[in-house]
Amino acid sequence: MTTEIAITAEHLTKRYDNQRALQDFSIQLPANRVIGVLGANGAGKSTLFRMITGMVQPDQGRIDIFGKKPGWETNALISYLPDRARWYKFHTVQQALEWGDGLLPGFDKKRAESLLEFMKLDPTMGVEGMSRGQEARLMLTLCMCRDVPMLILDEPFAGIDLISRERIIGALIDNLSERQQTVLVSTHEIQEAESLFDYAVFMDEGQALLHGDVEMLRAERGSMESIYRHLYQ
Ligand SMILES: Nc1ncnc2c1ncn2[C@@H]1O[C@H](COP(=O)(O)OP(=O)(O)OP(=O)(O)O)[C@@H](O)[C@H]1O
Repeated sequence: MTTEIAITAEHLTKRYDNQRALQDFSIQLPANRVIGVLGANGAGKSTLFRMITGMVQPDQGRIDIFGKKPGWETNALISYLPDRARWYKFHTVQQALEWGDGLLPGFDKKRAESLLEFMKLDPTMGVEGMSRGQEARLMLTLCMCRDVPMLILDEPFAGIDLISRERIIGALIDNLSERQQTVLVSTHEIQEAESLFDYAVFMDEGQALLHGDVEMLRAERGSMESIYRHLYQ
């Protein structure tokens, strides 16, 4: 059986002044898997996601998304939850949802509305008054409702309380099992999110230290959390 490849990165390098973000980063990531992208602060996870969405250009190397260079064509296939939220300040939650419906490819409004309910978000609330956790819930709603081949979630659970996080991760698992999607998730909540991943990439200083099938990694080295501790301590 051949594995379909979602992302091919070859020798990607990106520096900001003297700061290394990615350093000769090479990897092939399989399609239709839930891929945990893990690593300490500054490891290069967000930079990789920004490169996949064409927001950042590599200094060297190349990257392909489903065999194409990042651009408007590949971006139409990607639902991206960035590490920082950006809203129209005057929008309510409902207006943010209408905005997504009008603009974002694959937006499923019915699904968005039921997710909004699940996330316990009041549609009449102004986005500017949202707490960090509420903001994270709205971003997840707008991303998860889209029927597109790739989901990129950059620290989607940051700011969400423990009990809600567990509930949301459970819903994500159910949601994803119904669809054929390639999902990349970066998170520092490794223990809680562990059940979500079936593939993992451990990044350090702009490189992939280790990557592979979670089942195989578990059999060889133990839980994702213990691998993480072992790699970074
Ligand atoms: N726009 C930028 N300008 C300057 N330096 C940047 C910029 N973006 C990223 N960097 C630097 O590149 C490195 C990688 O950052 P990146 O945000 O990709 O890491 P990360 O793994 O997502 O970290 P975190 O877990 O803290 O979100 C860091 O040292 C960071 O300071």
